[in-house]
Amino acid sequence: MITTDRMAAVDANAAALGVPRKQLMESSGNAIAREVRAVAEPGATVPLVCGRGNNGGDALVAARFLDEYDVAVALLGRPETIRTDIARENWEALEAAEIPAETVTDSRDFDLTRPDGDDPDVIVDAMLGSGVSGGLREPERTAAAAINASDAPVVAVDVPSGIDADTGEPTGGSESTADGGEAVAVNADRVVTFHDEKPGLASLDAEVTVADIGIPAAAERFTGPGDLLGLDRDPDSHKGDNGEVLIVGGGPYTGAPTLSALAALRAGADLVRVACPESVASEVQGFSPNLIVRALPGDRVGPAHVDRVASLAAGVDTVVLGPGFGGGDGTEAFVRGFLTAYAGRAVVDADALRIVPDVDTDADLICTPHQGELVGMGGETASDPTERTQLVREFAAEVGHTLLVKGAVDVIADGDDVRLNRTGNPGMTVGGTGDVLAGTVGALAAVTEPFRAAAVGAYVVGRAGDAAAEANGSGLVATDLPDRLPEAMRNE
Ligand SMILES: NC(=O)C1=CN([C@@H]2O[C@H](COP(=O)(O)OP(=O)(O)OC[C@H]3O[C@@H](n4cnc5c(N)ncnc54)[C@H](O)[C@@H]3O)[C@@H](O)[C@H]2O)[C@@H](O)CC1
Ligand SMILES: [K+]
Repeated sequence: MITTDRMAAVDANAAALGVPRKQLMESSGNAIAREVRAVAEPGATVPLVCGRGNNGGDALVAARFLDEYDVAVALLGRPETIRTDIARENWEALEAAEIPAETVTDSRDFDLTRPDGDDPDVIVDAMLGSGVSGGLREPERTAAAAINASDAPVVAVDVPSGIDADTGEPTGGSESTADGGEAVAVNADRVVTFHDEKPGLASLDAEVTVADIGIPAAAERFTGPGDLLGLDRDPDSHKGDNGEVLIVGGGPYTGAPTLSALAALRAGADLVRVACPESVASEVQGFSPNLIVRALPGDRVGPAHVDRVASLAAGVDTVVLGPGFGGGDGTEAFVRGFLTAYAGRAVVDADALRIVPDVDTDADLICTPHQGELVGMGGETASDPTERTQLVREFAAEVGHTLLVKGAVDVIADGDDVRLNRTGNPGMTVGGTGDVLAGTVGALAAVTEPFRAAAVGAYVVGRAGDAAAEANGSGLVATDLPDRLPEAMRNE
C-alpha cells in the first residue's frame, strides 16, 4: 500500500537511480493496454479520454500499444497546454504515427457515442490521476458525466478521475451526486493502478489491478532525493512556524551541543536554544550569535535541572538530548527525570541513549545510536545487512520509538517501517558528525513525523558529508557539515 505523497517520492528516487519517469510512463501505458485486451476483443472501439497531465500521458502511450483496436484519443484541452514534457512528447508521437486523436476544448462537444449511435466497447478514463485537486472542473466534469452515462465498461488509469487515491472519496466532496446527473467522479468498473495498491481504491466498487511498472525496489528501500519532497517552507509562514528546537547538552564538552545547534539552524529550524551548564554557556554562545543560550547552574547537567529544562521544552517542537553530556550518574538521573516528565518529541543521542529502553515516558523519541550504542541499549546487531535491518526493526518495535542506527548503511526503523540510507563516507567517522546528525534530525522532526525526520536527516547529513569529503578528503571535520546542509537539502 502506498500513499500519493510517498509514490511521488519513490518516483523521484527511481529517476535518481536512472529510471526516469518517461520510462515508467511507457510501462504504465503498456499496462493499460493489457487491461483493455483483458476486457475487449481486437477490433473493439476504445475511446481514451485523456487529461493534460501524466495520467493522460499514460493513456497516450497505451494508444500506441493498441494497434489491433479501433482507438480514438480525446485530449481534453489544447495540445499546447499539456502540462508535462513527457505527456507532450507522447502526444506528438501519436500525431506523427497518425493514430486517431482529437482535442476537446468545449465540453459541450464531448460525445462518446459512436457514429452508428452505439456505446463504445471500453472507455479508458485517463483524465486525472494523483495530481487532482478539488472537485472536477470543466471539461472534465462534463466528460465524467458522459463516461458515467455510457453503458460501456470503464477502465480507469491509476485511480478513477475525481477520486482521492488516499481516501477513496471524491476530491470535491459528494454533495452534488443527486443534482441531475452532474458527476463528482468517474464510476469505474476496473482500475489499473501502478506499482502498489493505493489506500483509497479498496473501498471502490471496482476491480483493481496493480501493474508493476519497473520502479526498482531500491527506490523505496533507500532514501533518495524524493524523500525531500514536500518539506519546502510555506511562503506565508512566520518566525517559529518552521521549528523551534531545544538542545540540551554540554558540560564536559562544548563543541557537541554547538554542532547540534548549528546543524539544526542550517537544517531549517527558526529558533534554536541551547540549555547547557553555566560553566560552558559563554563558550557555546561565543561560537555563534545565532544561538540562544540558557545557562543551567553548575558544570554538569543533573537531576536538579529537570524542572527548568522541562519548562524550556514546553515551548518548543523538539528537544535534542545528549550531545556533550559525558557519562555519569547525575546525567543519567537527569535524562530519566526529564523523559518521565516530558511528553513531546525528542532526539536522544550519545550518553542519554542507555536510559531509553527502561524509562517510562510519554515522549515520542528518535534514538540515534551507532552500533556500539545500540548494543548498550540492549539491541543486537549483525554483519549481514538484511539480518541487521530486521534486528533494528524488531528492536524499534520493542522500545516503541524510532531508531536511526548509524553505520556505513544507516538503518532507520519504527514499529511499522524501515528505510536504509547509503549517503555518507568513511571520512565521517571523525568526532562531531553524530552531533550534527542529532541537531539535523531535531530540526526536521519539528516539521515532519519522526520516521521521516530520521530518514531525511541521515540522507542529508550523509550528502553534506559527501560534499565535504569531495572538498577536504579525509581531512573532513564536523564543522564542515552544517554549512553544507542547505545545499544537501535541495531536492535534486
Ligand atoms: N510514480 C508516479 O507518480 C507515476 C505517475 N504516473 C501517472 O501520473 C499521474 C499523475 O500525473 P500528474 O501529476 O501530471 O497529475 P494528473 O495527470 O492527475 O493531473 C494533472 C493536472 O490536472 C489538473 N487538475 C487538477 N485537479 C483538477 C480538477 N479537479 N479538475 C480539472 N483539472 C484538474 C491540474 O492542472 C493538474 O496539473 C498518475 O496518476 C499516473 O497516472 C505514471 O505515468 C507513472 C508513475
Ligand atoms: K484516471
